[in-house]
Amino acid sequence: MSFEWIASHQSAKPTTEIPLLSSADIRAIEASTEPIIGQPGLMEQAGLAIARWVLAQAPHAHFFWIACGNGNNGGDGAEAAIHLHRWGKTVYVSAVKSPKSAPADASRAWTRLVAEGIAVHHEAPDSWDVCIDALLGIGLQRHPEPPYAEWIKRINQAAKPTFAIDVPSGLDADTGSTFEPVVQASATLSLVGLKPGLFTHQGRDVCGDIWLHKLGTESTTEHIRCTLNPTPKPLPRPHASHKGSFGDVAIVGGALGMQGAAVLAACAALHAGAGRVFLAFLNSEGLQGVGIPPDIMLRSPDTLPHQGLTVVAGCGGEHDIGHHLPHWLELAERLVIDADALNAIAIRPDLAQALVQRRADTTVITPHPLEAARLLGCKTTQIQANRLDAAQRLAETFQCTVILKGSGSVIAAPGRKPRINPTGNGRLAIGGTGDVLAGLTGTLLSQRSTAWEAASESCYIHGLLADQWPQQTTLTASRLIEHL
Ligand SMILES: NC(=O)C1=CN([C@@H]2O[C@H](COP(=O)(O)OP(=O)(O)OC[C@H]3O[C@@H](n4cnc5c(N)ncnc54)[C@H](O)[C@@H]3O)[C@@H](O)[C@H]2O)[C@H](O)CC1
Ligand SMILES: [K+]
Repeated sequence: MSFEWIASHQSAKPTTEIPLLSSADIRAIEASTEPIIGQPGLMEQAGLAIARWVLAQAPHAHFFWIACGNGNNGGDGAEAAIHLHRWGKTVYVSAVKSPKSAPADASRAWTRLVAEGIAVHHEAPDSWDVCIDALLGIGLQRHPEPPYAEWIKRINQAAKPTFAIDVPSGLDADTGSTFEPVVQASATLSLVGLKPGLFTHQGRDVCGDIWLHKLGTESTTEHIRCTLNPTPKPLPRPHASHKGSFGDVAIVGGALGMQGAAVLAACAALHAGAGRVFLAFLNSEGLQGVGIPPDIMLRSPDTLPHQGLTVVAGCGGEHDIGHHLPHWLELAERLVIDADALNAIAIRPDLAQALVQRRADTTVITPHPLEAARLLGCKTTQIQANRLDAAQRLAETFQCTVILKGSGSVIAAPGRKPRINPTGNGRLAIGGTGDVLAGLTGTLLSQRSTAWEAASESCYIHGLLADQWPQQTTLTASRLIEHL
């Protein structure tokens, strides 16, 4: 039996590409795991793993409230209760009364629990040291109903250490969307495999530290829904190199009053290590007060060189960027499309068509959920309801690499399994950080062999800077650049 620590509640730093499995994948693995006569089944193994894990997390706790649902998640809780009881802990087991009988594995667990002489209650206790949340797992289908909802509220109000089995109850394991109310866990022990919902959208805010126990199962490639974006390897900078070795990046953006966005992107490209950075304002009126480092070469959009150029289009581009996009969509060797450039593509089929026709793997688009919704002609809530699907749809529709920004940014490309980025935190929710990401992505795109690699590394590094940010200092976009 082995536990794997995956992520602190802030973020994970995986060195390898960790697989994430959908609920259907998990069920397929469970179904293909043959029970061995005389050996504990998966749920019995789960129960022992949970009891050991909770005890290791809260060694001095005595009174354990084990809140169990009607399905197999509840069965896991019942199995765990048996071990904690045998080890001398006080267990208070609450089970949801339901007209439906529990599934077979869970029924066996309940029979064993009763045979141990453990009482089964149908209400919450008055107080407890530690709660084990075994209410709802991957079978969650809707907003928790009574008494699930009441118990979840009690758990959250008590603010005691809470250990979620598989997923915090109320969290959709596949999408990271929550059905209210949702358990706010101190830590989550994911069973069999890690689920995407733990790492994107609202999932990152409710799981606490994330642990994995595979219960001796193995997933094969066909079971994998997506992966966690791994830690990138630094690009070597050989002695025998020159400024031409590290990419030419041009930022095309900065309409009237929005030049700061383009400057942020250009500075990010510079600090990320591009060999040469050009900045082409769409409007250079009123630039006083906008500090542009002398390392950056100013050009007009019409006088930029073409050959070998990576263009970052859109930062602060307003409507004006639309006039320049046909040119760069056709001629830029590599292209990052952000912000207003995405909005232009969303309303102009000619631009969308030009994007689709670009050579594969040379283009990264970096929409936030609202921009993604405009591109796909749907609502932001629909994007957020399934971020993995939305990112993949964008990649297939526009035939390019996608960074769908937000908590747990999703990186997608045609014909690939998406990645969820595990770094980054709420400090990045401030104006200008998107421009920094665009500039950074531009530099990496100019230096890496594929758009996929560039997008993955860029997301990781951008988030990591925020994770390493000093506690007492406010993160701003310009300060973020200084740390690149
Ligand atoms: N079977 C095994 O060998 C193992 C299972 N594991 C655990 O099992 C759960 C998944 O179990 P499942 O029974 O499919 O689903 P749930 O327990 O999550 O819940 C199903 C139950 O709840 C009802 N329901 C769904 N949503 C709601 C709601 N919002 N309000 C009220 N009731 C709801 C639904 O109708 C069902 O009756 C998995 O997560 C693991 O914890 C172990 O991994 C070990 C092996
Ligand atoms: K749970």
